[in-house]
Amino acid sequence: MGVRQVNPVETEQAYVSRVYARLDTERGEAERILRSGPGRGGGAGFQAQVERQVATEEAARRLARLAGVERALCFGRIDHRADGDEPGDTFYIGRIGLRDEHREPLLIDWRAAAARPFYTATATSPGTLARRRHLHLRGREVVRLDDEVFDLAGMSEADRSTIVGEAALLAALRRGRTGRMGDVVATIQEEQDQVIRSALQGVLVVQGGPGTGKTVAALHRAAYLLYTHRDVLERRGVLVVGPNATFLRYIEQVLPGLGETDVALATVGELYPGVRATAADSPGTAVVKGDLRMAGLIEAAVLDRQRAPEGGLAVEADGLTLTVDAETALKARDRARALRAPHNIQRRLYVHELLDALALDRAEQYDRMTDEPLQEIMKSGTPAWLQELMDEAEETPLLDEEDRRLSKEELWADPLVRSAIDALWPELSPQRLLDDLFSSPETLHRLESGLSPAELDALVRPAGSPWTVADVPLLDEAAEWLGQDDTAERARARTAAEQRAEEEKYAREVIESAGLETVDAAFLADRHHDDGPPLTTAQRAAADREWAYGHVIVDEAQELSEMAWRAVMRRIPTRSLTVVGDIAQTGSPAGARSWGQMLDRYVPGRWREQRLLVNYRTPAAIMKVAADVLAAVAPDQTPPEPVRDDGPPPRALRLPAGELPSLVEAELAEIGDGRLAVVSSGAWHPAVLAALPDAEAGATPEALDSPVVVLTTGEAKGLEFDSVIVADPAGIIAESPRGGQDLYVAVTRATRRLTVVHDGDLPDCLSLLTDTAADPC
Ligand SMILES: Nc1ncnc2c1ncn2[C@@H]1O[C@H](COP(=O)(O)OP(=O)(O)OP(=O)(O)O)[C@@H](O)[C@H]1O
Repeated sequence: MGVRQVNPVETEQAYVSRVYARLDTERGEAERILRSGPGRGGGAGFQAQVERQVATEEAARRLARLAGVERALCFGRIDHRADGDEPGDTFYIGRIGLRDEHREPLLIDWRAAAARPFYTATATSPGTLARRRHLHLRGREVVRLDDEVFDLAGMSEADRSTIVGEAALLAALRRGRTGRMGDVVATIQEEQDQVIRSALQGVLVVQGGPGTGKTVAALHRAAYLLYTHRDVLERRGVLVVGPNATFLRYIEQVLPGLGETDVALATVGELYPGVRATAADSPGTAVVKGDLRMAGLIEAAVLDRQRAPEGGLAVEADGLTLTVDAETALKARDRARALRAPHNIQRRLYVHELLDALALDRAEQYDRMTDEPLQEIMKSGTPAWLQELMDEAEETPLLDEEDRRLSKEELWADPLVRSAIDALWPELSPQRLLDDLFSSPETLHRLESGLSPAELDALVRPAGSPWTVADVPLLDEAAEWLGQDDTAERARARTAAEQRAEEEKYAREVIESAGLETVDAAFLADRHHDDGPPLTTAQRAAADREWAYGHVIVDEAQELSEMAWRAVMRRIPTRSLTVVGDIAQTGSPAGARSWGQMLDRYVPGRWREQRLLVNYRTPAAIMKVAADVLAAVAPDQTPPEPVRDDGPPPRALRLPAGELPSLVEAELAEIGDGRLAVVSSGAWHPAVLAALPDAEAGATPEALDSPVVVLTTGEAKGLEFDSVIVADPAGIIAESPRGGQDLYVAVTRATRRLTVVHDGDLPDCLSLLTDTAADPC
């Protein structure tokens, strides 16, 4: 009988099947617990009920986590070198950690320390690894294995020795684009691994050219941080700020695929609860609104709404003219302003002081009215009893505490009094403050702000105009100055907090006695109120302007204005931030020229920068063209090194926009199921849209699912497509507020094919492209 050859794919299949079987068992268990629900089964009494509640909540979280990890659940294996006679350990690496029925590790979570060598071992420094294996699955079936044997003697020193798992990586990169970003957990590269596992604390800037995996690395970092610091981050939440809604949709599946479902995603236009701004201002207006001097203008606008009437205040009430003299009103204003509190809170003091003065005036007027008949009586001699009464009255104040309170309440209920005081120091919402300000050129020009007349004119617009993205940081700034008069709300909250503290204490005792240390007592106490389905941390955070997140990731961060940074920084008082971007791609005229310009104000000299240098998106031939564009528009920046060397050479075609349909058709035939984008200048945009009526247009949610989409350069930022047609490069350069950066963004969106379409001369920086033919086919 011959020896049967062991087939490694079969061996791995057996293991992978075990892993999936375990996943099914865990899902089944979680579903069973959820189905039985907290209300039924088990013992009676509060303790039993709490225990069931905990188990249900745990099961719901576990199930959400297990739901997203089906695809490529197990993707790697590492074999450590034998140590003397001791065989080396073998670990299987996957999206989540799983243990078998005996609690032995079956699958190691990719974020665990034990998985790290899978990402860090290189041919030149393999550490203790003897082999790294990539497992390629189709569904639950193992279809291929890629091995890297770390046998230094037998391996040539490749140029890119720092790039691990090249075969697996290139296979991953060559896959057609689906319109959604996927995770790269099986092929994370060493430089990206350093970003992902960098410490939670402080500000980490990830600077890298297009396609270097900044976005994807930042999202894996979110998953890693949640895994490593789950206690803090699950409670405080993680926020990812992205450039637009389409981009957020493009990336939204990455974290669930890594088993993380509770991360808040928002654009700058959504940072202020209750407002969802998508409209853009003209570049000139956006620059002014993004300028730090806007903070001064908003402060001045708030102070301007705190008036002391120059000639004093006079109001008709109860048939009397009640007055407050100018000096008293001024003192009242200054006393209110001296309170270290926002406008709407200071207003309470101001209102009280003015009501006090009015109540006193009314009392004095009444007093005088009763005095006059007395004077008459006293003309003919004052009787002793009257003299006695008058002496007594002289010594007691006109209004005692209770009279005062009642009198003030009565006056405040009088609409004339209220509107007179409101006109001096109104209760203001941020929306009202800004709407009033921008619709009043007179106010804008009167206030002290340091902005030039032309800059102020750029802010003017009709009242009731829709909010723009650049308005949102201003609303946030205004909200800081204005605050909210939430006295009643706070009293309610105080009572609720006392009650909650009691419940938390009780829940803690139950948890201790039931030995359920992993459960958070606060979480449990929260769940104990039957207020409908519980909100996730991300939902609660998104609704609360003052929420302090545990970590914030800002993507395409070079686009944020100074004012936008102020709004972001308010959400992260601990300054635990990942800032992701590329200064060479800054398109917004209000955006960053350097990271220091934006960050030094908040963390002077305390931010650390990590650079990503390898481009995983764009093939080398296209990157050559992009490098020329970069040299022309930002000569001090270096383009990233491409790893891909596939695809046809990029080309230029002299074509009017009207002939785009045949080009698009030909390109679609080349890319099969892939995605195509036409990225055009603003000047060509209407003609391109007219020529391609079936294409999706703009940064809409549908854009990602459509085979053909027409975008401006701003909308294309952060996205990628199998084939990209850049229409009117000269126009893109001319319109680019920073002088051409937008063309660099446009030509680096392609993963396979790039065609530049023009009808005049090609810009010099595209001289590598020769006009191939006038006929696109
Ligand atoms: N380690 C990796 N394995 C497989 N694919 C990768 C890896 N790193 C990056 N990619 C792929 O490269 C492409 C570019 O990544 P990503 O969008 O994160 O780059 P970026 O630096 O944010 O680019 P840009 O500045 O243009 O927005 C994506 O398709 C991503 O999935």
